[in-house]
Amino acid sequence: MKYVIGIDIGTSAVKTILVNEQGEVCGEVSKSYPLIQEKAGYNEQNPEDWVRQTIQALAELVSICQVQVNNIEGISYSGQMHGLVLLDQNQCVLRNAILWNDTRTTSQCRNIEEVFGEQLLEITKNRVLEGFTLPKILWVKEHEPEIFEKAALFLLPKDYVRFRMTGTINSEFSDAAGTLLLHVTRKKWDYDICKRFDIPTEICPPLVESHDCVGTLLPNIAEETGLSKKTKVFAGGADNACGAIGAGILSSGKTLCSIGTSGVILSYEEDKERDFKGKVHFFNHGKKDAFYTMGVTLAAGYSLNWFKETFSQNETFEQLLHGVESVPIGSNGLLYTPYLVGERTPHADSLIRGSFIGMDGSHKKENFVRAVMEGITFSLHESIKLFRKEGKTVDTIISIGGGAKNEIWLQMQADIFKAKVIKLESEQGPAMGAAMLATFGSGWFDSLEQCAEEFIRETSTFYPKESNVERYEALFNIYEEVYFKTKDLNAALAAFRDR
Ligand SMILES: Nc1ncnc2c1ncn2[C@@H]1O[C@H](COP(=O)(O)OP(=O)(O)O)[C@@H](O)[C@H]1O
Ligand SMILES: O=C(CO)[C@@H](O)[C@H](O)COP(=O)(O)O
Repeated sequence: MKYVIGIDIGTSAVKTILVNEQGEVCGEVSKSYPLIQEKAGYNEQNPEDWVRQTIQALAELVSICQVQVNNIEGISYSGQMHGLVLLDQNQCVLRNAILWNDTRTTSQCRNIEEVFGEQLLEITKNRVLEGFTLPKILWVKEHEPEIFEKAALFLLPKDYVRFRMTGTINSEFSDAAGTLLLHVTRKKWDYDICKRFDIPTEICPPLVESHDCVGTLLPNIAEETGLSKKTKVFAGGADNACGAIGAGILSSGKTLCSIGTSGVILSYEEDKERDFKGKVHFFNHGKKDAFYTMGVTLAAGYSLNWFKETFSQNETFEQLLHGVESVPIGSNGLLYTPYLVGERTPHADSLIRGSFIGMDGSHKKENFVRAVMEGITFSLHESIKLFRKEGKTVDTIISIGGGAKNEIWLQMQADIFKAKVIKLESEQGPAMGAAMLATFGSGWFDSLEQCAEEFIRETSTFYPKESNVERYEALFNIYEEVYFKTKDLNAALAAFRDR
């Protein structure tokens, strides 16, 4: 039997899976790492934590699976997008990585808009947002010039981990698309953008396709993990591109809902010239010359995680969610907006923060937990509403990520999205997508579609229940108002956030 390994460098943890020729997950190991939040709006991670925990996870995976390592033919990666890893000329990390959910770069964003106007949207297909990589590079240039001067190269999170495991430096189109430095449809770094901001063009890594083989494992990594140094390593893709591959979103029609740390509603896009006017993200897929479009809730799973860590630290997610099914829709009049780190879709706003509206002396913890789940799902529904308004049909949704582990939440998604929601055998969509890229790169299949046919298994389907739909519709109308009614209050409160 032949195998491949998929690695997902998530925000909460690295997930590794061993997959056999039939697409069965034979083993799974996750290892978490912390978020570093020095100030309000700051979100960083230490790239060394990603590397250390990935090696550790792989070593455990190899040891528990007990397969012949020579039969593990390929490894590939999926990773949290946009994060800035800066390296010096000796390829040493210069500072902590600044992550996708870090919103310190508002003034750099406004500067980019002033310099480029609408032209940047034509090139990059995306509006300037705090989370993207270019504003982070400009923030370092402005606030840490001594570090910027030493910067010889930037890498995205999974590209850095892959570099440490192979010694070869690359990026690939699906992740490069989230930097604001890529000409998305021409698939080339746009060096004019670098030049306009005095960024040396050499800091951009060479680009390859997601399924391209970029090397083999370094001898020390092979030794530490127990893998063979002959194992081929394939480039991989952005976590949402890989999530889409792992969920079979390889042609128009199906929609993806991912609840990880962030939340994403993603749809395959046939037409690369389609213009959403920057209302949603538009990125290169991990499938060659394909594209997808998506809306992002910054603090989806993060909201639930924040609640658990702050108020119920010793519980598992299963314990925390126990009993939410007996709380009625609307959590007895409690409504939550998930703007813990600002928001992207549909309100690109780095100053907005979350709210619990309607707290009552009778509310118990389970009311709050349900309100958090409902608020996250409403936020994702705003992206679905936007897609439907643009003429996309959203009637079948594949749900992945940590949030897809809970069946109450999956039913809630069906009721709020007014669509059929499908759960797959493994909710590790991005790691599965990475594994699928390794199989395609290794020549097991002629196309990703053929691999998807073989590998992707649906386990259950959740249909909207009419009476629930009506109740949620009424509640969603109230939810939509909360952003507008709390926007100015939050902008004023920003002066009281720690700096
Ligand atoms: N059993 C569970 N039920 C519901 N939600 C869960 C469960 N386990 C994890 N989650 C949610 O999933 C999130 C992590 O999802 P994951 O896809 O692993 O994230 P990431 O890729 O960002 O690391 C957690 O923050 C939590 O909100
Ligand atoms: O910023 C984005 C997409 O634009 C996020 O979706 C990140 O890619 C992080 O993903 P998760 O860790 O939540 O999977």
